[in-house]
Amino acid sequence: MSSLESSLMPQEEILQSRSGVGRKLFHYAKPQKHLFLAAFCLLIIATLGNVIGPILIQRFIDNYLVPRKFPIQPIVSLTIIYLGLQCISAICQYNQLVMFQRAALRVIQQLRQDVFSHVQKLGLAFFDKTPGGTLISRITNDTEAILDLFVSVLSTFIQTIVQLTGIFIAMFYLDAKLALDCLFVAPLLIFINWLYRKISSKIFHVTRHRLSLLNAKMNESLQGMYVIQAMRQQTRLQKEFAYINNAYRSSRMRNIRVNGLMLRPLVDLVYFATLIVIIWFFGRNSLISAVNIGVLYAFVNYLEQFFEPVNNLMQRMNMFQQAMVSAQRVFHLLNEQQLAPQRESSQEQCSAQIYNGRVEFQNVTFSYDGKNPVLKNISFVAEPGQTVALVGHTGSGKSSIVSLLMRFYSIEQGEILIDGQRIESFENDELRKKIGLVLQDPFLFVGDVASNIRLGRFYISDEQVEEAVRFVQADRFIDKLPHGIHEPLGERGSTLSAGERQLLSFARTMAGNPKILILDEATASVDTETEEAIQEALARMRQGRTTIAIAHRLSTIQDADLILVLHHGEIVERGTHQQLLAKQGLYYKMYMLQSGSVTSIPPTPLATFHE
Ligand SMILES: Nc1ncnc2c1ncn2[C@@H]1O[C@H](COP(=O)(O)OP(=O)(O)OP(=O)(O)O)[C@@H](O)[C@H]1O
Repeated sequence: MSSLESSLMPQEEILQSRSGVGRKLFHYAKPQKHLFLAAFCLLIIATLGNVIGPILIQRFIDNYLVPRKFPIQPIVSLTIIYLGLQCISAICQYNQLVMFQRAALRVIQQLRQDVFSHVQKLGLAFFDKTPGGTLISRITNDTEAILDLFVSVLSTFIQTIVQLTGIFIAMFYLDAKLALDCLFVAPLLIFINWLYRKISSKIFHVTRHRLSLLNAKMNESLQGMYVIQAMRQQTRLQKEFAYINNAYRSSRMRNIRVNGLMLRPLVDLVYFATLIVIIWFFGRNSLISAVNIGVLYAFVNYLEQFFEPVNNLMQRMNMFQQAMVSAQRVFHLLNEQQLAPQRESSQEQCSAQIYNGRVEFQNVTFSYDGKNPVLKNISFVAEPGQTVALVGHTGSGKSSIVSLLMRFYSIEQGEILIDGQRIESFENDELRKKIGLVLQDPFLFVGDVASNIRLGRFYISDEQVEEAVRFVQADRFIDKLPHGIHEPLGERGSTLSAGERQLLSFARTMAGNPKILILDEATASVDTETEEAIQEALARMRQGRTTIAIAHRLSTIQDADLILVLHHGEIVERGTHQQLLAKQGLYYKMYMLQSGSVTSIPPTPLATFHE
């Protein structure tokens, strides 16, 4: 549990990133300024209606009720004004609410879109260390919390300010001295507010972070359901989930305690203190002269009206704090600079183009963490149309070479050249268009067969899709599907077999007609029945294309023009299949092991463990 335990606290840098949050939120709200302004105006009218109401009643009590005079005309006018005011107030109240919601939803829509787009631009190095679930949490829960800021908090702030100003003016109008005495509440309320924000901020951060962890755990368990069930991991995951869930509950409880203690009770205390001041004031005055009942009514009414928005405001402080914390988290993500490598701006105006597909690595050294190199001094050339195979034990660096050629990561030392030009001079679009990658476990999207082959490249017609399907001989199974290339596929292509998914991904690659082909363990996950079709398809795909192939099964790459044998990130042997066999080195040993010519395998730590 220790790693889980240490993950329960948010990153220090997010806690520190408070500055500029308000400015950034304002920047997002700016395009909706007309809507916000209209909503504010309506809110002010609605609030003024509420403020003026008690003065009208005070007039009625002191001018007509207490002296027991009931002239019809002025009383009817007063009643009509009062009712009209309440009606206008209600209409404005409704419309300001709708307008605030509309403006806030637009702001959040834009923010969410920007976060999503920014996440798409981030490099794989970022995703290597950020769980997907925590990102989902920022895009959904956190942006939703910011929505509250615009809808509830902002409108309450404005409403409170207008209402309090109106109430104070009205109180001064009724009795300036008493109004001044009541002003002592202001510093008290400001102090309570400051104290609350100070205490609650850290707690909110922890709570939101734990909610992210909860989402991340949920996401992980859904993604890995196959392995979880196969390896009977349910109990372990349940325990881990329960642990985070419990931590989340306890920090929510802490929130509730802080809110419960600091919001309502403290403000109520100030309310009662002010009530005592008013009663004492009127009590003392009643000894000296006759008291105006209407003024007393209006003061007590205003006091209630005063503390209602203050209480509302304090309740909203809770939302405000949550929203600010969420905004900090969202903007921190928007500020994330680990972008996917881009074409260098110092290069010529036009992006370089790939025409022939000649690939050259010159003394490339690379590490993921900036400290421990996983590739050292890698140099090789793949001439146009040639096949270069990468072999080696697991973790020797084969996939890392492919990742560098796809420019998922930037290199630190050495050069990668394509058609003689540095890889940094190509737009990513050009690289991804001309380099076809076939992955070990192809990812299929929800949609039909054709959309999974086309992958948003709308210039590829149905005929071209079918051509690609035939080219890799995937028509053998696609023709049997009830709707052919328009057959819907389940999530991740769960309705197809591994071999069928692989053939489909071949077709996807061939539809783009790439110059360079990267086969990452392309034949590792298929059954023997499909193996032949796959090998045939691969042979056809490789024709006329530069191919970089990773293979564990050496039988599949015997015809490669060049085989590179990797060991701990270095090329330790190179040559053709025959040349490498003749060397009787690492490749020879691997080949002998795989072909079954060597029967005694030296004990591995795993084998020893099981003995
Ligand atoms: N995203 C990553 N972040 C940090 N280290 C990584 C990452 N990917 C791979 N590594 C490390 O780099 C080294 C080379 O890994 P790589 O995946 O290139 O090996 P490989 O030869 O392709 O292995 P396999 O045959 O098992 O796929 C390994 O030590 C691995 O732990």
